[in-house]
Amino acid sequence: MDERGLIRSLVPLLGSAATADDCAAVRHGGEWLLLSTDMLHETTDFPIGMTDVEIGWMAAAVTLSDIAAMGARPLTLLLATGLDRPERLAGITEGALACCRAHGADLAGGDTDAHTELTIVSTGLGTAASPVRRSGARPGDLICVTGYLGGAQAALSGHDQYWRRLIEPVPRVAEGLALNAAGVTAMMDISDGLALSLHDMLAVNECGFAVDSARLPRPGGVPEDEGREFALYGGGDFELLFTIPAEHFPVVGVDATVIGAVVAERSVTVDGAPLPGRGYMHCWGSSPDQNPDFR
Ligand SMILES: Nc1ncnc2c1ncn2[C@@H]1O[C@H](COP(=O)(O)OP(=O)(O)OP(=O)(O)O)[C@@H](O)[C@H]1O
Ligand SMILES: Cc1ncc(C[n+]2csc(CCOP(=O)(O)O)c2C)c(N)n1
Ligand SMILES: [Mg+2]
Ligand SMILES: [Mg+2]
Ligand SMILES: [Mg+2]
Repeated sequence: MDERGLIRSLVPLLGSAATADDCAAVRHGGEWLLLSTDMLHETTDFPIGMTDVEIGWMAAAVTLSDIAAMGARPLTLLLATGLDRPERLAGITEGALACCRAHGADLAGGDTDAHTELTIVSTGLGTAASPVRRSGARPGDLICVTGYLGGAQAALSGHDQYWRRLIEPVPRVAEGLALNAAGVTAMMDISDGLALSLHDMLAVNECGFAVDSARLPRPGGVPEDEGREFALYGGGDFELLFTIPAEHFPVVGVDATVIGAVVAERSVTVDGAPLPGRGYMHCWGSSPDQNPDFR
């Protein structure tokens, strides 16, 4: 059983809206509140060698990234920390606060307890007059990504020049706001890799996604085939994936690349062939082969 299948099994209980987007969207007065929560663990999310300050930054960044993905402005964050050692809390909080401040948010509270494996849950709140959903893509729209893809996976695969890219993800908050204002039709952040993200988009749209691999912005200095794999299937980049009518692209102030087109046929393809929904995913199984998280 993998994470996506398990989340899908909640739909009969919660309804499809609960799992359709990067954040929960709640109408409040004349605007929308956007809420996201993310759990990170030492063994699966914090590569060996990260400092506590970097761990705190990453925990805040992954949640601010989900708020950015809705085209929303982050307001505040709560940080709940299960600590294997109490002396780690100061550094973690310092890193999370730096990330919040860099993106216009407060760190307003949290929770602290003891746990065998360092575990951090960050919960964020943002606002938007009109949030951007993962649904809303229309045939003919361009498919675009901000920045470049595959850098975090390149670092995990030994390309040390990408280490900072892996451990210090930058939530694309300003870009998300600008893209919302520019009229993007659908958006999400790419936390688990482009291929999985496109399949997440497919699940909530009535159309399909055709990607041209030659157009993928890849990590420089990595052999071409490897870079293509990292860009398609590597997680941890936290760039934005969005669809936009051609007449609205490019968007001033947003570094983004066109990687393909929204098509009528409900499938995800790369260079005309089906793109597998493979990427960074938590699984449950009894052997290391079945389960990448197995230790
Ligand atoms: N246990 C759960 N109960 C209710 N909704 C859930 C649960 N787990 C996930 N979801 C919802 O399912 C959707 C997809 O979750 P997912 O974790 O894949 O998104 P994400 O936070 O954007 O990705 P990432 O975890 O890589 O940051 C979100 O809307 C999330 O709120
Ligand atoms: C060992 C290792 N592999 C990958 C990454 C990059 N990374 C950080 S958070 C995340 C996905 C979102 O997390 P989740 O789906 O658990 O909420 C990914 C892919 C990392 N930091 N360490
Ligand atoms: Mg997300
Ligand atoms: Mg998330
Ligand atoms: Mg998640």
